Amino acid sequence: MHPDANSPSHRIARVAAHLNPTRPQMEEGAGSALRPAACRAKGGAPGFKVAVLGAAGGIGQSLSLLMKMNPLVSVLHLYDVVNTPGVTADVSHMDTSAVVRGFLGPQQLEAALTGMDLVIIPAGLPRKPGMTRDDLFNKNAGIVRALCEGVAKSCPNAIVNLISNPVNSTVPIAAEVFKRAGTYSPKRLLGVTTLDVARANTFVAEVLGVDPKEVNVPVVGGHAGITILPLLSQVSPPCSFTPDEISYLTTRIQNGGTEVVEAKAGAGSATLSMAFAAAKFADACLRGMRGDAGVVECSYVASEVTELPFFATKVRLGRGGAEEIFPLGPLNDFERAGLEKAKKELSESIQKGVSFMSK
Ligand SMILES: NC(=O)c1ccc[n+]([C@@H]2O[C@H](COP(=O)([O-])OP(=O)(O)OC[C@H]3O[C@@H](n4cnc5c(N)ncnc54)[C@H](O)[C@@H]3O)[C@@H](O)[C@H]2O)c1
Ligand SMILES: O=C(O)C[C@H](O)C(=O)O
Repeated sequence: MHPDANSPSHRIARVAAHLNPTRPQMEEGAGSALRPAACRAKGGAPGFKVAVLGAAGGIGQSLSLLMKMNPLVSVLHLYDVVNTPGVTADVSHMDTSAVVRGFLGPQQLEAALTGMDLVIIPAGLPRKPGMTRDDLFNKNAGIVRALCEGVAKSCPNAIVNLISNPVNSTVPIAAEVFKRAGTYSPKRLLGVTTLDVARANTFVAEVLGVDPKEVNVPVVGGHAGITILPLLSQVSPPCSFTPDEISYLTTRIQNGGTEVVEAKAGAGSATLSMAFAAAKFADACLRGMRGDAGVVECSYVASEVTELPFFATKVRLGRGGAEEIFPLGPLNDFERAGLEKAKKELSESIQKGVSFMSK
């Protein structure tokens, strides 16, 4: 740090630099007194550097708030193509340790991503009533490709949490981007399916009449309709359901996203529960990256659990991302039938993502 960095004039300059979050961000490490975030991040509590891409959106804003509250985060970069100055100014007033910086538009993507440990991507269009997630493909495929190209260039070793729909296709797109750039590590690319688990836990807890915190339902497959496969035979704590309960729960979990889209009646899809789920998953990733043992979550990842190249199952999160992918475990007849239907649709969605990248 510059010898005069703590003089009154430098202290004011340091604060002023924070008040203009759209000004081009400077690289860390060259010792300027006008690099408040870098100085504080280095001098403050150790932590991870996290970027949210799509930070001004419905998910992005709440997620940014929740990541600012996470004590494992030392630096939080908020990137979007609109409105990041306002979101950044707002979130940066929270008196938690993470230093917040805003980045606006493609010319600032590189600065937003440089040095990041974890990149969370909720950028892209949400559904309206009557649409499937696949209907978002044409808009969101290109957005995900461009953002992942940025990751490959500026933080190739970062772990990526991909939220943008259709997740069943956007994760294969991201994998192709990273393969082309020569930076692909399957362990570091994680499709976020945590909301399916949150819904499953909530709806099962309602049926059982217990606290959702006590319930853990594995949800495997993918993140759209029949590809969302709750394994109700493997609920923890062990319990049993009537055929009617199984039918009700499976349908409700698979249609949870549509339930919200219809209730919002054109104003978008799940944002608050999704931000909660994304923050929970990101926290699990950060704990794994820190070296905590036994961090296990469901995620849609490159996988050999089935014949498909991508599949969601429980994974153990470690320093390098998805360190271990768990098998499906014993399935009952109903789940086996569901798995076959899920695989057929998933296979097409994966192929669609791969084909997009070969055009
Ligand atoms: N994985 C899941 O479980 C899950 C759950 C809910 C929503 N989603 C998906 O998340 C995405 C975002 O949903 P939302 O409700 O926050 O939508 P939103 O429209 O409220 O926000 C999306 C944000 O992305 C930004 N954006 C668009 N193009 C961008 C680009 N090239 N770079 C950076 N940012 C860009 C927009 O400006 C906007 O701020 C949708 O695709 C939605 O379907 C996924
Ligand atoms: O349903 C959607 O379109 C958003 C998201 O995938 C969800 O599950 O809520």
